Amino acid sequence: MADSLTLYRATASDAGSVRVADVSKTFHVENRTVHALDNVSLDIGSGEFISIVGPSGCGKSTLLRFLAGLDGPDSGHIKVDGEVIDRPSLKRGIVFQDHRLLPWFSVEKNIALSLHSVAGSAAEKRERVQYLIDLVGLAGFEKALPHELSGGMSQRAAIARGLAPRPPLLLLDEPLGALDSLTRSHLQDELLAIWQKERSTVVMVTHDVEEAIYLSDRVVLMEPRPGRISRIFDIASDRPRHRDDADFVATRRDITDLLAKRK
Ligand SMILES: Nc1ncnc2c1ncn2[C@@H]1O[C@H](COP(=O)(O)OP(=O)(O)OP(=O)(O)O)[C@@H](O)[C@H]1O
Repeated sequence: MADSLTLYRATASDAGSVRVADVSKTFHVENRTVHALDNVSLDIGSGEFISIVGPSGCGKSTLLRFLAGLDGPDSGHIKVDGEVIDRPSLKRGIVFQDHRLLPWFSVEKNIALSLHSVAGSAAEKRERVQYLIDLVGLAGFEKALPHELSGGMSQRAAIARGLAPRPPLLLLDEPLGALDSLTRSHLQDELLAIWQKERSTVVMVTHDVEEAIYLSDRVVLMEPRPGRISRIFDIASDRPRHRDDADFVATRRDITDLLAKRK
C-alpha cells in the first residue's frame, strides 16, 4: 500500500519538525539495569541540521532509533509534525554507518526499491532515482553492484536511498564513520549540498566533533549513566565554515573539554 507520502513535496513547508518530550528508557539485561535515556527533551525545527555527540553509551543511537520508530520509550513521547511516532515510516529516512545495500541489486535498483510503496508514476520514480544518482555524484555507476563501489560511493548510494522517498526527516547514524579522512571531508561537503537542496530536517549521530560543528545548526551534547542532554551548542556562523576560524576552534575546544570531563 502506498505511504501517505507523495514523491514530490510541493514546498519544503514546515514538515520534519520534531518534539522529544521527557523521554526515558531503561534496559534490563540479566541483573544489570541501564538508564539509556533519562528525561530527554528536545525540539527540532523543520529543516534544521542537528548533530548528537557524546561518549559511548550515552544513548545517541537509542534516541535515533526512537526517532526512526524502530523502538520506543518507557515514558515520554516523540512527535514528528505533531504525530506520535510508534513505528517506522517512509517519512523518516535512515542511513547507517554500514551502507546496508542489497548486494545482488545495482545502485539504481537499490535506490528505486525504497520508492516501492510511495505514490507516484514509474516515470516520476525513474526521474527521482536519476536525480539522486546525479546529486550524490554516482552518475555512470547506475548499473554497478555494491561490491564494485568504494566505501565512499556505497555511502553515497545509501544516502540517495535514504532520501529517495523525500522524507521530511533524515536520520544519520555515523554515516561517514567508516570512511578515510579525505573521503569523509568530501562527503561532508556533499552532505551539506544535498541537505541544502533537499531541505529535509537532519538528525545525525557522530563521534566527530569537528564534523558536527562543520555541518550543524546545533550540536547536542549528551552524557552517559544516565543518558541525558548536557548542553546544546548553537552554531550560528555562515556556511561554508572554516575549521581554523576562531569561533570554530573555540567551540570545538569547549565541546571536547566537556567530553573529556564526562567520559
Ligand atoms: N537493546 C538493548 N538492550 C540492552 N541494552 C541496550 C540496548 N540498546 C542500548 N543499550 C544500552 O543502552 C546504553 C545506550 O546505548 P546506545 O547504543 O544508545 O549508546 P550510544 O551513545 O549510541 O553509544 P555508542 O557511541 O557506543 O554507539 C548503553 O549502555 C547500551 O549498552
